[in-house]
Amino acid sequence: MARRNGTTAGAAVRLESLWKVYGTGQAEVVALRDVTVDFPASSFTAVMGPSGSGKTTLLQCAAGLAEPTRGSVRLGGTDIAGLQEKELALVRRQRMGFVFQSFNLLPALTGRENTVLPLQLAGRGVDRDWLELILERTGMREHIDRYPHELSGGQQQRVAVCRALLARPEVIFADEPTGALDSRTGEEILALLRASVDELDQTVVMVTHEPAAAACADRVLFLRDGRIAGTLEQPTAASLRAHLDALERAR
Ligand SMILES: Nc1ncnc2c1ncn2[C@@H]1O[C@H](COP(=O)(O)OP(=O)(O)OP(=O)(O)O)[C@@H](O)[C@H]1O
Repeated sequence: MARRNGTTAGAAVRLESLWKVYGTGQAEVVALRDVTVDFPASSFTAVMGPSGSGKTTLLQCAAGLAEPTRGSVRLGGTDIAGLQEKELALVRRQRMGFVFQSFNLLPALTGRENTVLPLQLAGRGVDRDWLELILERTGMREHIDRYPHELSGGQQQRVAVCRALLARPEVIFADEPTGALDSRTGEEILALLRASVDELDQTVVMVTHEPAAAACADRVLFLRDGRIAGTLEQPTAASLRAHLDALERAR
């Protein structure tokens, strides 16, 4: 339901009046300027914008990996901007999932061990049926007991997706998840993220440079100079290109 300040009820994550300033004096960089946005539950949002526009900073603040200078970050009913590092670590393990460009798997652990690690660290049991379903959906059942160096890049990223899904997190944050993959493998990972929203009710927020990747989302958020410069609902590759061209012309 739309509310007067532009936020909505039922958001998985809500950023309100968010500022992030790096450094001080001459070295000061304002990376986010008064950003207010909702990421609705069970939806897929892509974040786009030129290099340096604040995409990664927005994701990191939303994920509690960077501390906002001002403003609030709500995950469900929790304002995570006010939490201590120990509490934040628990929130990240239990309530968020992450998929990064560089896969971020521990090389000494098998795919399965990597997948269950966040839950083990949080002292939570693993739902074996859910794990089997995830392995089935991601096509990783036969490969999950191998070590990362025995897996292709696409398979390693599938392990990262399994790990992100296992805790049934309130949101998955993905930063250029296809950046290190060839285009066909990248499409497969995007299809998995899309299916996690459509079939498993997952919420996904993904930073990407690639219009083809952003076209998989329900909504694209455009950042410029740390501000939201527009949104596009139900994007297609063509409408995205037109929007990006218009933003470029407005510079
Ligand atoms: N730790 C930091 N210290 C100082 N400045 C930083 C830091 N991290 C980011 N910045 C600056 O903040 C601004 C936003 O950076 P950010 O990485 O969020 O942009 P981005 O849109 O993700 O860029 P890219 O697409 O190139 O990854 C940039 O000007 C960047 O140089």
